[in-house]
Amino acid sequence: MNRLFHPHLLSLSRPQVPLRSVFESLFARNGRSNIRVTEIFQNRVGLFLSRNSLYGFRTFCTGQDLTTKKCVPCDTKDLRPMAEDSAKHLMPKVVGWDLVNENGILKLNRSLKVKSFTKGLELFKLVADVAEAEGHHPDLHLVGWNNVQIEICTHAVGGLTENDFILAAKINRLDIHHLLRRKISA
Ligand SMILES: C[C@H](O)[C@H](O)[C@H]1CNC2=NC(N)=NC(=O)C2=N1
Repeated sequence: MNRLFHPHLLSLSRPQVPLRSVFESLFARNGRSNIRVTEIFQNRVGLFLSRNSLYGFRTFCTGQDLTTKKCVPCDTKDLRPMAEDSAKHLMPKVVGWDLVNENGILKLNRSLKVKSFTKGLELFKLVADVAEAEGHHPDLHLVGWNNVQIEICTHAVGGLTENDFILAAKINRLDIHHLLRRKISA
């Protein structure tokens, strides 16, 4: 089995053989081909194995967990806005965020109700620290004293790139429960 999982076979960045055929032949033989190839992301293949997969483990590999990734500079050559379908495929990785289309520009949006105006500013600071570390920044709104709205898109390309999902995933990791009026929906 190790032979089949030799790293070079699974090198998502330089597949030596079509990954789909490797996995399907691997699982199909057992009549339980339960792989759904989700989408090609920049030469990476997103694969899901359902919970009851052959080996009792659940693997989700679409390139990488977003919180382990780093935003790229937005003036990177060839950075393009992603299509709505690609954005929709990534939405499960940023729970609590909404995909919105504002005059043709796709954005990620999250609304939070904070305990007070000053707690809203504390939240801004926590988000700002993540943004500065990533070199990628959200639009922050604090309206009606306790309504925080966080909007993310890549301004340089007028749409969504993987940077925006990385930033949203890292914002989701912040411990902000003490600032909110009610529990964040899971
Ligand atoms: C070079 C550097 O990546 C740019 O100045 C960054 C700064 N932060 C940014 N943040 C967002 N959301 N979009 C951008 O295009 C952007 N550009």
